[in-house]
Amino acid sequence: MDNSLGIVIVSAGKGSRMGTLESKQYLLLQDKPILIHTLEVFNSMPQVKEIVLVTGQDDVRRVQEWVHEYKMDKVIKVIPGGSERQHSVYQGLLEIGTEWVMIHDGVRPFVDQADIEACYQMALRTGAAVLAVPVKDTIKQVDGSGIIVATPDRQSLWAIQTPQTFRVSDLLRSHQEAQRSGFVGTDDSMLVERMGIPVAVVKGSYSNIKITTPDDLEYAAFIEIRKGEG
Ligand SMILES: Nc1ccn([C@@H]2O[C@H](COP(=O)(O)OP(=O)(O)OP(=O)(O)O)[C@@H](O)[C@H]2O)c(=O)n1
Ligand SMILES: C[C@](O)(CO)[C@H](O)COP(=O)(O)O
Repeated sequence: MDNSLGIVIVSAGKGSRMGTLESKQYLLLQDKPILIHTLEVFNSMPQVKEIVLVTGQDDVRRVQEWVHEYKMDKVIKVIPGGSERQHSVYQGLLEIGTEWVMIHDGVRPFVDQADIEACYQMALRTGAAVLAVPVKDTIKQVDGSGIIVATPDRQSLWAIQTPQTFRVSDLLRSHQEAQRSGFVGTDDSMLVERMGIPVAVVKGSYSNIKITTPDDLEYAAFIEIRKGEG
């Protein structure tokens, strides 16, 4: 049985919600770009065979230089992404040579290796798995005029994270079908779910944040300092 695992790290976003001149994935966290913190987590895992890194068109060269500087020896390619996250994932997927793939956001540097392993093992058992955490707040559905229209049962609500793990063949098929029908989703699981493939949820960690807005940067700096102390 071929259980080989490849990783696609998507890092081609513009970070409009962060609003910084420099794209958020390249901002320094302590001494290193956020993207390098993320890469280090996967590069040091023996289960990981290869990593494809998807960046902005104009960033390929400098990211390649960082890959050498920080000795990220599992990175087999640095390639340009597309206009939507989904397009960037697809470009990366085309370069993957393993049976299984994990898609991960370049801006989730605090993902835990034990959680990654749990997500991988669950996918091997069930066919597809994503990391997630149960929501802590009460979630309301609100209409266009700001009026609450529904309160879904919190027991069944999870905040979905990355990595998300799939058979490469399943994810490729799902992306190609989404392209054919003009569907754009905010994560890869959506594309696989609409093919009727069951996707299992694995409880991850609340600290696996996606650095999205300026307040996330403050929290990220805090987590990094705490890691250094611990
Ligand atoms: N065209 C895109 C858009 C996003 N991403 C990546 O997908 C991840 C999650 O996206 P998000 O946090 O939304 O990043 P941005 O698109 O950069 O942010 P924003 O939506 O605020 O512009 C990030 O690592 C981002 O770099 C990507 O590779 N290609
Ligand atoms: C894939 C993801 O990180 C799961 O939470 C998220 O959906 C990305 O969404 P965004 O709209 O690109 O922030």
